[in-house]
Amino acid sequence: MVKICCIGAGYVGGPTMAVIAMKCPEIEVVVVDIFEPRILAWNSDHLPIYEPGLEDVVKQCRGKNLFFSKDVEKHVAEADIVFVSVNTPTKTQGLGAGKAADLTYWESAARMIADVSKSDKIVVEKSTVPVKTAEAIEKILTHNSRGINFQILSNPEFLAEGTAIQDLFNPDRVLIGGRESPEGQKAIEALKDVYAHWVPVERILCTNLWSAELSKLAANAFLAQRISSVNAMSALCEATGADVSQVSHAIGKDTRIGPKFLNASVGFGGSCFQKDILNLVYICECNGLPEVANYWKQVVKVNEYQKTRFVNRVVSSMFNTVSGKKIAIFGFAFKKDTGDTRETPAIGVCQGLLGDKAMLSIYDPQVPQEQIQRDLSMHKSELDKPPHLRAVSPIAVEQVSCVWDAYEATKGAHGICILTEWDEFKTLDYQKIYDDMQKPAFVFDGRNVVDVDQLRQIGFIVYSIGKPLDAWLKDMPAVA
Ligand SMILES: NC(=O)C1=CN([C@@H]2O[C@H](COP(=O)(O)OP(=O)(O)OC[C@H]3O[C@@H](n4cnc5c(N)ncnc54)[C@H](O)[C@@H]3O)[C@@H](O)[C@H]2O)C=CC1
Ligand SMILES: O=C(O)[C@H]1O[C@H](OP(=O)(O)OP(=O)(O)OC[C@H]2O[C@@H](n3ccc(=O)[nH]c3=O)[C@H](O)[C@@H]2O)[C@H](O)[C@@H](O)[C@@H]1O
Repeated sequence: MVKICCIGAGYVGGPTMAVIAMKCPEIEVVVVDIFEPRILAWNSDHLPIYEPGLEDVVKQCRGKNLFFSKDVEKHVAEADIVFVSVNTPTKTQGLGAGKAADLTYWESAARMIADVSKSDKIVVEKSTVPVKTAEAIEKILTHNSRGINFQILSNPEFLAEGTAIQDLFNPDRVLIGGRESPEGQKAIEALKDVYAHWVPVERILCTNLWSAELSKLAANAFLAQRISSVNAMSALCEATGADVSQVSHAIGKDTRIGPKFLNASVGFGGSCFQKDILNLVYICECNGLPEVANYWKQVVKVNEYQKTRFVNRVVSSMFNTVSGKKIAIFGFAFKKDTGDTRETPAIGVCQGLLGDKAMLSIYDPQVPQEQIQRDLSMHKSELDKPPHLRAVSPIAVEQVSCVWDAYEATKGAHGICILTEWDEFKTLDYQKIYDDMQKPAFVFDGRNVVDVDQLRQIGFIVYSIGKPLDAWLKDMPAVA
């Protein structure tokens, strides 16, 4: 029986391995992690991450050919294929701080693999890593190998949170990079055999190591660039009276452009887009390509601009101050159908409003109060660390309350900011909400989810990203 071990039971390791176990009943899959509470949660009825469809897959296989364990070394030693799916955040200190990927967790995993291995192994980079990481990993493994043969493959993951299970069931492509040597090609074939259980072979792309590593960074950079492009257009739409949804629809009809990923927003979030672009920027700089680096840096800058622009719209619309005013925040997760808040634009927007002394009442259907308080009070360098490595605990932000109901959040509020596109925000009883709010009542829709005309008829003053401006806002400067 082929044995797979995956180091890192996070948003990628957990769902990816659960799907491999489900699709390959004859393979034993063990997911290991040094963070014990996460393993306990994977073995419980309350999985550590919210992802539609995940629970069903885990329940089908757990205890049969899918296991979650904190016994990292034992399962690595026994495995034929070791996936490494540990976190690779942006470095916060030292060389490349603020841009380069922090490979501390990766390196320690690689050293441990070398230490405990007693048989040949295929080591698979699942984490997103800088180009040429495989070379460094190879050096660590071979220098400590005691004659054991390690083959390194790059097999980046393209799933998106909120749709992880459907992305894994039906991927656009699976990418496997390996050495061009016969041993490298044999390793590629072995991993290809795993995916071929359910992925059509023409969708399994095999490349050299560096193409696979770079393709992952390039894919995320292209996706994020589309969002920054449409967000840049949204500012121009507001200035000219064009409607960004109509512009997106019109350009998306061009088959060369395509309709997906053209929704203007308060900014992109998530653990990867910013980190991976900064990583790409750093690699370009290190390779003497400052023009290329600056090109990609601009994608992140526009994203920051979009969040600041949104906060400025809120404050300038509300008589240039939100001090002491209750503002309801609808949604805190970085996108719908996930409880993940890493790099969510909500953090920047809430901090901007708190900086102007607003009182925030936050409602998100999936994000618990402790997580919101932690995100708003902790420094980013602490947040990037796994929970067990954090040096400080969060101190509650007094101006913030978290509620479990959108109606509760809006009682007595002056304004509403919609920061995540949860479906339920489309169908709320906005008349009831309006009746319970201070007047004038404002809605700032950072995700274009509400029916602007309907809300204006009720009496709301509405700002919706990239849409023709309310008469109220027309004379206000875009940047206060
Ligand atoms: N979150 C996402 O949607 C996607 C993430 N990725 C990439 O996948 C990688 C993992 O991301 P996530 O799963 O989101 O991270 P995560 O932070 O949810 O999970 C990583 C896990 O690795 C564990 N870990 C760290 N060092 C370890 C060690 N030495 N031994 C055992 N466990 C260890 C941590 O405790 C943590 O539970 C990152 O490189 C990310 O860029 C790629 C595609 C999608
Ligand atoms: O490497 C990763 O981590 C993953 O990053 C993204 O996935 P994810 O961040 O989970 O979610 P997306 O659906 O890409 O959304 C990212 C952010 O962009 C925003 N977005 C997305 C699409 C859009 O049109 N407009 C927009 O503002 C979302 O609201 C969200 O904040 C990629 O889509 C995945 O392919 C990739 O594997």
